Amino acid sequence: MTEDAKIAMPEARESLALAWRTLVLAWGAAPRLIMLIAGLTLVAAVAPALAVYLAKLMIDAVLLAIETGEAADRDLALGYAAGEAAVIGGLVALRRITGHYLNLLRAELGYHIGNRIFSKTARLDLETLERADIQQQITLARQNAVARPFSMVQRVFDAAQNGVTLISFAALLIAYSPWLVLLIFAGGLPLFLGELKFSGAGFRYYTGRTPHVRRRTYLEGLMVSPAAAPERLHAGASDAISGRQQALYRSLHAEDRALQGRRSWGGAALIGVSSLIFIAGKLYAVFQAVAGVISLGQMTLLIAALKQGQNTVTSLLAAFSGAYEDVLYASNLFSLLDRPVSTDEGTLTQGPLPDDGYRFEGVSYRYPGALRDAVHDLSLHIPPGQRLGIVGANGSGKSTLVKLMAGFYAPSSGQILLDGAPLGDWAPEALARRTALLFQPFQRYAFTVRDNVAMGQGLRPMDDLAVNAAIDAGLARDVIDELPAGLDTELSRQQLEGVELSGGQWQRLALARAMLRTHADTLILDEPTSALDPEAEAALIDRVSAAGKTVVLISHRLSNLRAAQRIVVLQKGRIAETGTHAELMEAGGAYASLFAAQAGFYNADPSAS
Ligand SMILES: Nc1ncnc2c1ncn2[C@@H]1O[C@H](COP(=O)(O)OP(=O)(O)OP(=O)(O)O)[C@@H](O)[C@H]1O
Repeated sequence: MTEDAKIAMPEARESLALAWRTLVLAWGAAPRLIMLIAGLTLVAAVAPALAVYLAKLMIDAVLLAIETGEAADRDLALGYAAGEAAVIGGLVALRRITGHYLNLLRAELGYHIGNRIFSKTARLDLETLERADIQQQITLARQNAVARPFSMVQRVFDAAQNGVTLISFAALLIAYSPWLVLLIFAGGLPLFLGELKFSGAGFRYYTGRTPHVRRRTYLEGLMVSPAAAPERLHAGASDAISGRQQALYRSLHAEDRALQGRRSWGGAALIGVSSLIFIAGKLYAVFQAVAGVISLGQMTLLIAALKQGQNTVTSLLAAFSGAYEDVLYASNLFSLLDRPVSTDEGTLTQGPLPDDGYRFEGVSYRYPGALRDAVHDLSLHIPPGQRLGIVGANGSGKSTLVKLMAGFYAPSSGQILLDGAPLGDWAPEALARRTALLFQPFQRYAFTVRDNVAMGQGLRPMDDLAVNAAIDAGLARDVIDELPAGLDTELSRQQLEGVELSGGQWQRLALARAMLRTHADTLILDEPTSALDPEAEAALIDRVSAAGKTVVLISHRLSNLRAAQRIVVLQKGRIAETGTHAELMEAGGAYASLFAAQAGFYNADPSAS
């Protein structure tokens, strides 16, 4: 059902298309900067040939001045010398200035692409976002958002600059000796072919090791993350974890070294071949000068043009051959940016049967790539105002059921209706407006207390009255009263000045967040008391009972379900039993034995153990 987001090396034509798209993207980010850099690049491209030509003119003028002893000839030679020096000096300055604008472009591009990535991920549905391959795609896109596209753009500029330089050298040489032009290419080719060969190996290595690099990053995270520290320290696992990390590092490093070694030795040998070709050309130029066929100035021109021309060919070709990682990145980036987002959203803001509530009709749902349904053939009616309790073992599908109900996933088969209309026909905002949700696990935002609560309404500006009411409803008043700046206290140790809360205090804030949604007629609470103390737990259940709303409450603690008018017992994604507490006890099934086990725990005679 889902198309895999793995990274594959694009074909040559596709690579060009990707390079072009990256350029278009860069153009969108900073058109004026690009134009400026293009202009500077063009000037820099013709400067080397101009300098070589001025050097030739200068040498010939020096020889002439020596021969004639005329002041005018001497001045001409001086003029050419000054001209050449000015061109070379100008070129150095130009490179500096271009470097400055390239840095600006780099920053602009990173910002622009980062925004594109986030505006895309913001529109991805939960099912897509939860996929491991999509997560990998997003991570790769984010990690390299600054470096890779910029590198690709820079390569294009480099290639254009080298191309123009090469043409200008070829134009200089062709008048003297067309086959020297061929030597330029012949001299650059061995290095290029070598690059190409090693780039292929580099690419295979790069893609092959991605999972190992991810694993290494994960292990490094375990070594530094405060969340992972207590278990790691207590279990004395630091050495074992860093041992695994180092073993991975060593094996990656060994491969790296081997590849680099082959690249360097191979490169050195190929440079030898290029040098031989250059020497042949140089000997030819000297031979021609000694024979009086060309002037000393022309000889200098030929040698300089040959050398610089060869270097230019190598750089030009290297700009293409070294682009594999950039192309790989671009392919990943564009496949993320091109990922379709669902546009066939519903428009309903109310259903045809306003008093019907939620109906599950033969609903099954299977997570992408899973081997079995997380919920299977579920049929259930939750009329408005009913308080429904859901129990079941770990992995029985409770959280999946409520996520389906909130419209996060579309059923794989069957349908869920709200007030007589399928959830898919509802406008997403209208559907979301109907529910207040406490998620499991809930988030701990490194925001102020006010924003932690306001997240319940999408961080919209809220007056303190509403925030305080939600805090009271979420049983978080005691938490806030102890904080140094009340609602404005920055929370979480993730921030330098942030105040850290306990697990239960965070859960109370999460409850307050849900309670801010006073417009919601349905409260969905997934393990709302998992971190609460018994007093808060009892208070919450009383509040929920008195809320006068539809309530769906998931809890492993069956005592919490005393508020429920009806209880559903899930087993392996199916409804095993349903009824009131009394009915289920009477039936003597799974619920009754679970209840007996929990009650037995409290009733047990302490002297017996
Ligand atoms: N995001 C996900 N991607 C793939 N599979 C998932 C995902 N979330 C849950 N599952 C699988 O779906 C099944 C039901 O999970 P669910 O979270 O609904 O169980 P639960 O009853 O809420 O469990 P618990 O009591 O542990 O919270 C499990 O087998 C789980 O492995």
